Amino acid sequence: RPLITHYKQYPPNVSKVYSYFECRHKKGEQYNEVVFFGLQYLLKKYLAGRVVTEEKIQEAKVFYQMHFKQSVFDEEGWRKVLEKYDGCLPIRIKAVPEGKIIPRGNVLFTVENTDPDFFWLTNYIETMLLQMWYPITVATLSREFKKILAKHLKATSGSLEGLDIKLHDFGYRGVSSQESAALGGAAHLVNFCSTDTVAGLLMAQRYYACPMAGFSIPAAEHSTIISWGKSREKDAYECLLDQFPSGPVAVVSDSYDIFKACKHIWGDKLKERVMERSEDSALIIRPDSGDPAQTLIEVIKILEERFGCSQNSVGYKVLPSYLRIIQGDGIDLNSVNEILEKLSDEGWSAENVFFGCGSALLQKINRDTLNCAFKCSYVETNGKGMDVYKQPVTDPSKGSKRGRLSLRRNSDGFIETVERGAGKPQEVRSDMLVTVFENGTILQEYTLDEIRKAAQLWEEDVSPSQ
Ligand SMILES: O=C1OCCC/C1=C\Nc1ccccc1
Repeated sequence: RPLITHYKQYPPNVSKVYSYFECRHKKGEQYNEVVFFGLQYLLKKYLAGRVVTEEKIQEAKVFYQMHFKQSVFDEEGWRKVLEKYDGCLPIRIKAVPEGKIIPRGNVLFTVENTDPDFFWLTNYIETMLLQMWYPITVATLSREFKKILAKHLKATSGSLEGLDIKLHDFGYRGVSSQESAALGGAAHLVNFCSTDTVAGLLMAQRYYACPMAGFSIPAAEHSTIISWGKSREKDAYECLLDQFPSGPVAVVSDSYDIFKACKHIWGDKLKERVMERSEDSALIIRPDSGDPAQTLIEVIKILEERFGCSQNSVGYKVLPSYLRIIQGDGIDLNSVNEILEKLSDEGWSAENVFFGCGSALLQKINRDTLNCAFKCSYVETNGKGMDVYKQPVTDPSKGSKRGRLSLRRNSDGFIETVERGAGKPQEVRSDMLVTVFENGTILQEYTLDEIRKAAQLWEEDVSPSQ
C-alpha cells in the first residue's frame, strides 16, 4: 500500500495525526472479549531506540525510487527524524496493560506524533502495529479454549487442578514463520504452560522476562514407532517405557490400529509394565486419527475394560492415575467442546484427557477473526483539533471512533471507551491506557507473570451453569 506517499495527501498545515487500534465488535459475533498481548515485543524489536540511520535513508531512497519510478520517498522528513531525535521515533503510544481482558469494540492502544513536523509518522507505522492482530487473536482464542476446558473440568472433577496443562501447543510446524511461531507460541503461554513450540518459550524468555514459560514431556511420533516395522509394534512401545521409566511419556498409538494397540498391547502384552508406573509417570496414549470423539470414547472404553476405573468425588469415571489420553488431532474450539460433552455424557471426567492443538491455535485465524482495525480519530490542523471518523453507508459496522480516546471502567464497573477527548482531566488518572512508548523509549514493561495474572479466568468463566 503506497503509505509512503501519504505525507503528500494530508491537508496543508496538519500538525498531529492521532490513531487507535481496536477489535471492532460486530453484533452476534462470538468472542466478545479479547486478551491484549504482543505490543512489547514489537516495540522492543522494531520501534525502540535509534531506528533511523543515514544508511537506511539512503537505502530507502533508492528502493522507493525504483518501486514508484518517481521520487516520492520523503528523504528530508526522515533526515529530520535523524537530526532532531537522533533517529528515535517522535511517537507516543498509549496502550492497555498486556494481559488485560477487554470487551470487543474498545480502544486497545493509541498512536500519535509528539512533534508537529512528523504528523506523517503515525500512520507510517500502522502496517507494523496492525500486525498486533496475530498475538491478540492467538491469546484470545487460547483463552476461549481455557474457558471451555475449565467448565468441563470443574463440572466433571469438582476442581480446576491441572487446567493450565490441558491444552498443549502442537502448532510450531503449522505456522507461516519462525516469528509467527514465537509470537503465537508466547500468546498461548499467556493462558497455559504446556507447549512444544520452543520459539514461544524463547520469546517469553527474551521479551517477557520469563526464564521457562512452558513444559513438555517425552513423546513418540509416528517415525519412532513405524521404524520398528509393523511386526515389532509392541517392541516400539516397550522401548518408550524402558527409555522413560520416570515422568510421563506420551505414545502415539494409531500407526496401524489404535483399538488393537490399546486392547492387545497396552492392555495385554505390556499391561504389567503400564500398571507398575506411578501417577507422576503416567503413560499417555495418543490417538491421532478417526473421528476424535468416537475414537476417544472407544479407546477409553477399551482401557476401562483392561485397567478398570474409579469414580471421583463428583461421580465421574477416571482411569487409573498411571494412564491418560492426549487427543491432538482435529482439535479446535468446536470439537474440544463436543468431545468433552460426549465424554461427560458417557460419565467420563475431563481429568482423563489432555488436548494438543496445532493450526487451529496458531494459524487458522486472520485479521478479520476479531475484526482488528487501526484508524485515525483526531487531527490538528492550523493548531486546531478536529475529531474525525469514517462511517461507511455501505457497512456501519466498519464505522470508527472519533476524537482522542480513553478507556475506563464506568460506574457500573464495565469497561468503556470515552470518545471525543471527553475523558475529563481528573479522570485521566483512571484512564486504563498507559503511555508505554514515547520518543524511542519504552516507558512501561510487563513480565509474563504479570500478564498471566491479568489474563486469568474470572469466576463466571468457570461456573458450570451457563
Ligand atoms: O504427544 C504429546 O504429548 C505431550 C507432549 C507433546 C506431545 C506431542 N507433541 C507434538 C508436537 C507437534 C506435533 C504433534 C505432536
